[in-house]
Amino acid sequence: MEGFVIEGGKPLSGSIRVQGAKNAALPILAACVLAEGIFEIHDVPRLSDIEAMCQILEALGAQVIRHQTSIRVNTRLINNYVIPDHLMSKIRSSIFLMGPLLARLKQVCISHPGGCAIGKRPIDIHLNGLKRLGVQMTEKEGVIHCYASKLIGDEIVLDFPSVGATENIMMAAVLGEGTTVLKNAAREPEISDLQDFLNKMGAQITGAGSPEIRIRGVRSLRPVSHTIIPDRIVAGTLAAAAGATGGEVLLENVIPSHLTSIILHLQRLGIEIEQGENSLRVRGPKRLRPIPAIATAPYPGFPTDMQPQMLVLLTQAEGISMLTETIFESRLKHVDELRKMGADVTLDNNTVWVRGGKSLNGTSVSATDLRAGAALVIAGLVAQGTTHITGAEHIDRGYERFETVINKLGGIMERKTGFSSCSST
Ligand SMILES: CC(=O)N[C@H]1[C@@H](OP(=O)(O)OP(=O)(O)OC[C@H]2O[C@@H](n3ccc(=O)[nH]c3=O)[C@H](O)[C@@H]2O)O[C@H](CO)[C@@H](O)[C@@H]1O
Ligand SMILES: C=C(OP(=O)(O)O)C(=O)O
Repeated sequence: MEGFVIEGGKPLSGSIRVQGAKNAALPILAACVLAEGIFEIHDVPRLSDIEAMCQILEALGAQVIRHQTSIRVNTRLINNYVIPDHLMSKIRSSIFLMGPLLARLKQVCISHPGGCAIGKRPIDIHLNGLKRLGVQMTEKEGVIHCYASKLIGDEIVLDFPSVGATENIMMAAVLGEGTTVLKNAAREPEISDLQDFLNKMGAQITGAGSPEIRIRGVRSLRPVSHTIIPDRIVAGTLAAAAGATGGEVLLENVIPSHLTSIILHLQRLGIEIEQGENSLRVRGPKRLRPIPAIATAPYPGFPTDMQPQMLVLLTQAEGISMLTETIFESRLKHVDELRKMGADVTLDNNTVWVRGGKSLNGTSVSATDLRAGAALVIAGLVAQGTTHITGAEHIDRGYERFETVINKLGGIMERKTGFSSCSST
């Protein structure tokens, strides 16, 4: 097993270019299935989730060649509509192949997708939306076979603005007949990036970024080149690390408007942030201020993917803060780990009460999911002494060579093999 060892107490400083967004790259790679030919996708982060998506594309018949952060996908020979179970269960984003395969091959066989253990994560909103487009489904021994002789546009009102369901339905409807109107759609920037990508291919989609997206079906799409937007959560994580350690960091390749809520909350803590056109300069204060109440919410609210990192900041802010997770049922497993490091945090259902201002101490902790892992890295950078974090594989899903980034900014973080799963107890 791989893990990380962090020596705390060093303020981060210097500049770093933020990687492309995992959550934009994953649906865009899936969307390549929609046209026959060669796509060039740039600024794709080197992450295990992206590798898994590439393996799925290959299993469907695509050729995938990676050169550094660019990926060339040749989709000409795609002819398989069955996503193997072992690949479905590797990542949550395997579900993104449903829409594109239905649009191209008129059928798809899936099983339940994998992903971080942060809640039940059902797929009913995806399935109900696709049914509205005329997709029929049968389920046998955990495998769902979906098929449609043609996809026909309709009005679809999502029960919840699910990011993945919004993207999946967009990708299915794009080659359908007539117009699909998607109401209560998710508004995340990654959805706008998908719209931009699909429109470059010849799609007719408007409204991404608002709660209503209109998709006018077209007969065919063509392959294109595209550069993925910067990762707003990685930028937020690094800003939090700089703020927590009292450092000063320049983050390049950032779209500040994608981080409005994150920036606002970091500023409430007392962290100084200067916004450039494509950059953020972050300066940590001597002392962080508590925030009485924060709750996660769909975009443009405070993102659930920044909740664990925010919790670490609150442990360092003298006074009482309260943080509520509203998107996922069990995304607070890092609370116990932070307590092991000396944080005064109490869990009440999905709300954490924080009595901040106590110093953290290095110890052995376990990353239970991707953002929990990122939070423990920040905690390790703040803590006195050495922190051992198991579960590097979770962190590698979303942060490209995290230790290299942290070391470049003056932190001390080393990847180690040979961790046993007991080292967190
Ligand atoms: C690859 C990607 O983009 N992942 C992001 C995406 O995940 P993902 O697309 O899976 O998240 P959703 O927006 O779909 O999920 C939000 C909530 O809706 C529920 N739900 C979702 C679909 C469904 O069919 N039924 C249902 O009940 C989920 O269990 C969850 O409680 O958005 C999340 C919420 O911002 C982020 O944390 C993830 O980083
Ligand atoms: C939960 C996340 O990702 P996924 O939806 O791919 O599991 C995340 O990026 O924090």
